[in-house]
Amino acid sequence: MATTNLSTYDKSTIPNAKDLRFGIVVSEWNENITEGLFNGAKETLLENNVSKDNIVRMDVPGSFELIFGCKKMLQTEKVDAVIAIGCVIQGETKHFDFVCEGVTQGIKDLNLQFDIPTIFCVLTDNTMQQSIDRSGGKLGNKGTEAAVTAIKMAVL
Ligand SMILES: Nc1c(NC[C@H](O)[C@H](O)[C@H](O)CO)[nH]c(=O)[nH]c1=O
Ligand SMILES: CC(=O)[C@@H](O)COP(=O)(O)O
Repeated sequence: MATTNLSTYDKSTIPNAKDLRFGIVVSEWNENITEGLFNGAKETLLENNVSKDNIVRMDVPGSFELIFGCKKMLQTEKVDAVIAIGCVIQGETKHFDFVCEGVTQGIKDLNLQFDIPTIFCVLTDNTMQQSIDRSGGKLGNKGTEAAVTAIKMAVL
């Protein structure tokens, strides 16, 4: 069972993000979770000197729509990286498997098609509690981790 907070990081190891611009695409499904992930990502970008005006947000209905939303963000906004935020929670059927696989492959494809990185910040959890724990709870915030990753990839 995971017990450690995975979202602590050493600011001295993060490149200067002052002049960078980020797109964040947020799924509305499980919005109690995705808003927590968004807040973690936004706060981390701001903590690393990203201007508030250089954070562009777009909302989509569900995680599967993150693929199209991120493509539109990449095509229409001048950004240095995109963060895709979603939360998929297992239900009664195999739909969970297809949504998770589809989003994973779709975002992977965007990283092949565009020269701007798209960061995978999609929780794929068995329970709501697991999602709560990873979006600002006892196991940290995957949004924080995604923002750190976005800065590092934007300067690659
Ligand atoms: N069950 C969850 C979904 N399902 C909806 C899909 O993402 C998609 O919007 C639908 O299939 C229409 O294309 N989405 C999540 O983000 N999280 C879930 O738990
Ligand atoms: C993970 C989902 O897409 C969710 O809507 C599945 O629910 P269910 O398998 O119970 O239909």
